[in-house]
Amino acid sequence: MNILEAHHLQKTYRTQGKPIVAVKNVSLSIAPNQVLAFLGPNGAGKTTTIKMIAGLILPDNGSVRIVGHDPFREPKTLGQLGAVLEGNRNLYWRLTPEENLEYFGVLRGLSQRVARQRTHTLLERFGLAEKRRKTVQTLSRGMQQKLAIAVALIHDPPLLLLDEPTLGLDVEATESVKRLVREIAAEGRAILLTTHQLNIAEELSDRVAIIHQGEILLEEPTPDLIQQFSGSTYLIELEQELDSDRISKIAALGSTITANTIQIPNADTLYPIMAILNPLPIHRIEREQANLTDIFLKVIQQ
Ligand SMILES: Nc1ncnc2c1ncn2[C@@H]1O[C@H](COP(=O)(O)OP(=O)(O)OP(=O)(O)O)[C@@H](O)[C@H]1O
Repeated sequence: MNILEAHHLQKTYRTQGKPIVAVKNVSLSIAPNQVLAFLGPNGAGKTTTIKMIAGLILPDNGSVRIVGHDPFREPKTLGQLGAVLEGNRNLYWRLTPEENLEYFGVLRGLSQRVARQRTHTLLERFGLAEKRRKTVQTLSRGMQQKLAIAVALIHDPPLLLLDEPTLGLDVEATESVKRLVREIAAEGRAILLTTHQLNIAEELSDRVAIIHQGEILLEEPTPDLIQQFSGSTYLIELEQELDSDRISKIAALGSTITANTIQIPNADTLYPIMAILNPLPIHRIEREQANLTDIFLKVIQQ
């Protein structure tokens, strides 16, 4: 069963009597162990969609089910989700990590004892144990972000909503948050991730959904999407430069040769070219791979 099922969500804002259609028709689903990267340009409707899923905005139309329950009819359903939205504003900056975790644990319905146990486990796991008694405002941005995620997990929810979890973090903190996201998903949770850092989306996601002007343009498994947009061009890099005989034979097959690199636009000629190269040592051979940034731009501009 999917942990999240959102169907045909719609939302129109009204400012000074003028309607602004933020979300026209959005359906999303996420299974256990899955990270869905929810991507779109500024103003595409991501935050509005996430807020509807998080029960913060009532949709005009459509439905949300979290582990089969409707958060708008059964408010207890919201206990099934954790969210880090709009940076790390889910923290009390003058309290310590320990106090934040225990406080939110009790607020989420845990007993004092269980809240304390979970706090201890999460502090250890997120590498925050040493800083547990420092106020949040004195922690690095990376640590604050990790704490924000820990707080969202205090009640062990199956669904986690993460809005820009690596924004403004340095390389090390980014790696650490990425590792945590993978681990959290591997525990059987569903994660909805928004980010404008498409390389991170590509690394972390199992599926990608692209929203533009309030509508989902595509939703597919990330490897399928990359495969689909990847060309059939191969690149061979040799250990040494080619002799003139081989150059003319390979050029006759339609490939381009520069120094020790051969670009093969027609995949059918790959093996004939390999036969010509034999037995020269090959440094590397690769198929041209699309990346999520190229794909995103193509899809948005279509
Ligand atoms: N409270 C609001 N009142 C009126 N219009 C709003 C409100 N919130 C968002 N909008 C408008 O709805 C549209 C979708 O906004 P939304 O914040 O959902 O997009 P987004 O994809 O999250 O963008 P970003 O990547 O910039 O955060 C935009 O045109 C935005 O200006």
